[in-house]
Amino acid sequence: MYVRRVELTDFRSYERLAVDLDPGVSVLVGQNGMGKTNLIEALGYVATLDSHRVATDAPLVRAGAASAVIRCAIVHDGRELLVELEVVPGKANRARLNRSPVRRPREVLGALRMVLFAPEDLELVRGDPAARRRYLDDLLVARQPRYAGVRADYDRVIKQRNALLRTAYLTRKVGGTRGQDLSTLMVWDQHLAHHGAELLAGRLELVAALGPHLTKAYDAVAAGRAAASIAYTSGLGDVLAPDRAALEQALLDALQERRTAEIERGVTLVGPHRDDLTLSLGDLPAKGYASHGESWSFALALRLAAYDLLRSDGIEPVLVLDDVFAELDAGRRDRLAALVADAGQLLVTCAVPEDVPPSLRGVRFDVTLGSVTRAQ
Ligand SMILES: Nc1ncnc2c1ncn2[C@@H]1O[C@H](COP(=O)(O)OP(=O)(O)OP(=O)(O)O)[C@@H](O)[C@H]1O
Repeated sequence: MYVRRVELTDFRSYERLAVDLDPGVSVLVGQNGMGKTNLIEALGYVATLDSHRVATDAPLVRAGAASAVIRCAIVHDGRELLVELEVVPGKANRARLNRSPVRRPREVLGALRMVLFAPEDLELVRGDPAARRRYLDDLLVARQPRYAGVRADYDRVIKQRNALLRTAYLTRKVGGTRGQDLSTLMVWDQHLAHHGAELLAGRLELVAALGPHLTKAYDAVAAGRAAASIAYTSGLGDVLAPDRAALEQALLDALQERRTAEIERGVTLVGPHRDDLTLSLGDLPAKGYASHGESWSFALALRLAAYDLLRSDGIEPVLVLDDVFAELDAGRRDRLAALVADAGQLLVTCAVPEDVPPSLRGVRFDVTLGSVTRAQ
């Protein structure tokens, strides 16, 4: 799979942009703030319908414009697919596939499989569980796009259930009865357990498949003394076989158990939206113990493991390394270059071209404010 062409209208700093890309290595070179990451972010948005930098869509639209459009031609197995997304802040995105509108934007997921490593990924190691859950769910969707629907159904249930709990909490506060609210809550328990078990089973399978790739990737990048490993941490405790029926029952039992606490706090306290991925180096958790360099290598290894796993599934995703090489010492640069040299399409961004190892100096693009030009 590779991106053959990207066109942007009013996306971030680009008023209008059209860039043709080739398979193999492309290096986007530009000084700080010139728009390298903006271009990468647009591709990431096509792959995940989300930005890796911001939680809302407004910053994606060029200042002063009403909406942004990303058009992306992707070649997969010799066939070309055209994905078009219109990002309208505060409204649902509009999406077209091969020029025909699709009912839901998430129908374009899977058209572009991409693994992006960016400086923000340090959050995977040092940040809150939400970053790690997103990492897992994005990979789940990249492997099996139907999980986008599972995730959306689950999120909807949590929203509705939290609204009900909040009402029960407020009613209780003013001394009212809670019987009415609780009967509806039980219906939402069933929905939560149903969709939650499906999501949980998917994540558990994913973590089991990903583990060996992660250990291998960390070892290759860091040549570390300690082995890197991952484990899924669930509020359900150790019920961690990806058996949907058993997980559904475990979720129902856990909801029953925390009923009082949930009403007291007015929020759903159990389910995959509260889970985490525990990252370890040897016997120690990476969070709080790993050095800056180790954390950086761990985050990179998580992305490389995702890339490796997708490839072992028979999917050759586009690999993007945004501003990575400047952070690495010479040994790590060369090891990373050797690991990714055979990527089907690799996009590398840098401010200083000498930071990129010679084996990765493919086609060069110069990025200056508002334009991207192929170097002659
Ligand atoms: N919505 C927007 N409208 C207009 N300009 C924007 C918008 N969002 C970001 N920019 C501009 O885009 C530029 C940042 O681009 P980008 O993050 O791609 O830089 P970069 O080339 O990756 O730089 P660095 O090497 O520092 O990471 C900034 O100048 C910023 O002001």
